[in-house]
Amino acid sequence: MNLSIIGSGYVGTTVAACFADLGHDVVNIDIDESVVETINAGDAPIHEEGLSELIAEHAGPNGSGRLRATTDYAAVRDTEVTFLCLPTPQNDDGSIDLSIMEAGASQLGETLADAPGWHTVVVKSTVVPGSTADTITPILERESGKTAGEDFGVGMNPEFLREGTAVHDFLSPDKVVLGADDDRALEDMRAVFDPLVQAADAPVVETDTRTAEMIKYANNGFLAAKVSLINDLGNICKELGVDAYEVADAIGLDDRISAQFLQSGVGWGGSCFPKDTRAIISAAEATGYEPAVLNAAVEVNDRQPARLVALLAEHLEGEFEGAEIAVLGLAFKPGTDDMRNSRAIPVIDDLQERGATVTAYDPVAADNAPNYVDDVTYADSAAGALDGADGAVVVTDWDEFAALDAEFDAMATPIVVDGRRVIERRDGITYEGLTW
Ligand SMILES: NC(=O)C1=CN([C@@H]2O[C@H](COP(=O)(O)OP(=O)(O)OC[C@H]3O[C@@H](n4cnc5c(N)ncnc54)[C@H](O)[C@@H]3O)[C@@H](O)[C@H]2O)C=CC1
Ligand SMILES: O=C(O)[C@H]1O[C@H](OP(=O)(O)OP(=O)(O)OC[C@H]2O[C@@H](n3ccc(=O)[nH]c3=O)[C@H](O)[C@@H]2O)[C@H](O)[C@@H](O)[C@@H]1O
Repeated sequence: MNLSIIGSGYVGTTVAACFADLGHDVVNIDIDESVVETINAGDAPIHEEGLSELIAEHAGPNGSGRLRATTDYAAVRDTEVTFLCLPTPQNDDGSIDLSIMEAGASQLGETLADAPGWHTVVVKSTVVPGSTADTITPILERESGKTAGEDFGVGMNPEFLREGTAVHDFLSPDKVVLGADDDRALEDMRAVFDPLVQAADAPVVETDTRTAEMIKYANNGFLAAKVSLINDLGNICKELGVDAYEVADAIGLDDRISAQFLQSGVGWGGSCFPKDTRAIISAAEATGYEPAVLNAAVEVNDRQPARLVALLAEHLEGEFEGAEIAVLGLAFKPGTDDMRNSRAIPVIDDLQERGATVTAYDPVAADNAPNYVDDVTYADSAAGALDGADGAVVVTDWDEFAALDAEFDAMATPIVVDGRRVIERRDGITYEGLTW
């Protein structure tokens, strides 16, 4: 099929390249010319394992020709289905900011005014229940002068990929959710996803757009709350002298709980869990309902960075003034340079407020870090950050930190507070785990 994908970020680029690989003809539309040029040169505009190979195979001078990019929305008219993969950030009060979606829908609607025949528009961005039917569809109707369900179809297809494993996650989904408010849109979505569903043998959930939107928030809310619950239990373990990881290993054997997302520590960050939990809390509160568990999940998450620094404070006897502290890890999780809502940010802020100077090391996120934290010295290696430090905190579970050993000997005072359970306890260091 001929597909257009509007927005070529983490989701849009991955989805476009994967659909091209599954046999569709795909055009990526983005307002950022550098993104468009990069794709058309056969390169990936973002760092994701396996993505540059897929783009080289299908875009650029040596590609199959099944993937190209443009800044021109007119390309939509040569396609049958359009996916909206635009950002859905949050307002200051935590509620969803739909302005970028509205701008994209408006341009798309104008383009559809002159499009021949039927076209299906699919919202792939994460949007609160009702956004597709109550906000996006009316804009498409107004700008195109056409009627949804008669002249064009509207669907909602939430995305569950994770950063760092985006290509793998998209091509091997646990489920495909197809939300549609008319039969023809649903048929188009089935046809688009058929090659993926066949190849991955993935279960398909067919529903309406409102439910599809809620499934996405329920998925992220559940996972965020699961991590916060294991962190809450982990904090109790720490206070009572129990190892939370031993406990998690045991409860994870219960199929009803499962072993995934039971790693306790300094908490969740990234571009989605924090924004999506707040957006659905805000949507719930707007109805008059107080989502007590999700609010608690956010509260526990907000506490973990301060608990990490407090543990270090105990060992330094509160003497942070003039202390040099090594921060190992800056990215919100390993495998990415993304620092959005990384737990490193509140940890570093807290250390600096208490008077410490911070030297940080991250294998890939250091270039990005100055956008999020100030007055930090960046080391080229973990050894460089630890050299002469009065204490160290571990914020991101990069594999390479597990191999650290003699590097701790170069610390002025070898105190290590681990927020991710990556460092081996060893003789010669004072080791403190956040939940063990
Ligand atoms: N990043 C992730 O891992 C996941 C994100 N999502 C959701 O997917 C949506 C998109 O997120 P990301 O891909 O991370 O965003 P992103 O910020 O990485 O990329 C968005 C792209 O849209 C482009 N853009 C902005 N306005 C535009 C316009 N009017 N027309 C055309 N292009 C425009 C930007 O230049 C950028 O390249 C969000 O709703 C997010 O919550 C869902 C699952 C996973
Ligand atoms: O909506 C989204 O954008 C995506 O959000 C998350 O994906 P992502 O944010 O890329 O990363 P995760 O691997 O889920 O990790 C999120 C945070 O939770 C933390 N985490 C995760 C698991 C765990 O056991 N413990 C833990 O602290 C990670 O360190 C990280 O900070 C979801 O896992 C995806 O399904 C979803 O599509």
